[in-house]
Amino acid sequence: MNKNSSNIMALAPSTSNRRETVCIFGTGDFGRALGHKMIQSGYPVVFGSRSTQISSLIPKGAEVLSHAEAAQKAAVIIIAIQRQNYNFLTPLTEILHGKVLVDVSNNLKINEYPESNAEYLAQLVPGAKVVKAFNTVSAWALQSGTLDASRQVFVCGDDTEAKQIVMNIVRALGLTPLDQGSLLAAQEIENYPLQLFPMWKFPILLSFGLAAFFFFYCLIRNVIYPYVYENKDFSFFIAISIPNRICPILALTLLALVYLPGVLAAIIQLYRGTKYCRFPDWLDKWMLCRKQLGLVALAFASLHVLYTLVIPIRSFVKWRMSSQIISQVSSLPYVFFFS
Ligand SMILES: NC(=O)C1=CN([C@@H]2O[C@H](COP(=O)(O)OP(=O)(O)OC[C@H]3O[C@@H](n4cnc5c(N)ncnc54)[C@H](OP(=O)(O)O)[C@@H]3O)[C@@H](O)[C@H]2O)C=CC1
Ligand SMILES: [Fe+3]
Repeated sequence: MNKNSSNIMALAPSTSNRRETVCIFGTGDFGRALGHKMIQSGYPVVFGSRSTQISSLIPKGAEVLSHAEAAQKAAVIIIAIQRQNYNFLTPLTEILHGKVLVDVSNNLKINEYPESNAEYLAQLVPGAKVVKAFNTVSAWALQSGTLDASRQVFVCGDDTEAKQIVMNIVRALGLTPLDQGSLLAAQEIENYPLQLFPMWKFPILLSFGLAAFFFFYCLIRNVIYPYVYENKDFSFFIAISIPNRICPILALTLLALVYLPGVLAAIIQLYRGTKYCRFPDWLDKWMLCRKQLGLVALAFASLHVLYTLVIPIRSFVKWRMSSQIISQVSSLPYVFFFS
């Protein structure tokens, strides 16, 4: 082989780096966003859709075929369709035999169905290798590229090889796959996106409740009581002094609630004589929202700092006003006082 021909060989695209075609069923928001990201990462993409017309929304370079035609072109098929529409897959069972089906779906409620969507898909298409993935990544984040907070992709499935194929795709898209085990883990993975907000629900409700309690306590003690019994008006306390008094109380109370479940858990473990036993549900939930409780405590502490900085400014303004009045009065001629 001469030198020139070896140079040409070096420039030719390496076939080992060529990515396999990926099929995506569904040209909705998520299907398109994922397709776009896959094309960017070098995957040939073919969409399986009820309508084979190419619209301007379809990522450039992707093909749109019928479900059956598209499925034949790829070994990996991503089902970007809601669970309630999975029925259309039943007539495709034969074509989907041996294929890797990726379930990306989410539900609207925690434990909405008795079995996870991925397990339902596996029952519907028995010959396929179902893998759960991508459900915690949003279409918006994929499209806008703001994946920093959600790079982790939870993956689970019963077929190890199929799971590896999907995890390689996840890595190729610049995301981090987290192997969660068999398809049994799918239910939990499907609940993750719905659990993000409820984790905040308890800490926020608790801090509102505590804030209301301490506020009314201080209001009665420092404003209403002096007004009723001594006829003194301290209503100006309501804007700054009372909130500034309750902020550190709330911050410290919430901080105590961050550490308390750890102590209770240790006591329970000592009492049971083992640490390999499940904690009661209430303690489990309490422990899971410790981070959120801590963050709310930090917010109250920061508010206290802010109020504490405001108070000297208020005192300074008062002092300046009174010293101005005093200097004006003292500059008046004595005659004025005696007249
Ligand atoms: N949107 C998001 O951010 C995320 C979505 N997901 C999941 O991805 C899946 C798709 O979501 P999304 O793209 O937002 O939903 P869309 O409603 O935007 O798209 C769903 C697609 O499903 C197809 N479809 C609808 N009805 C039927 C039917 N009867 N038979 C066959 N195909 C049908 C359609 O594709 P066509 O017209 O091409 O046939 C439609 O575009 C859902 O399961 C969702 O839980 C997961 C993570 C994030
Ligand atoms: Fe303080």
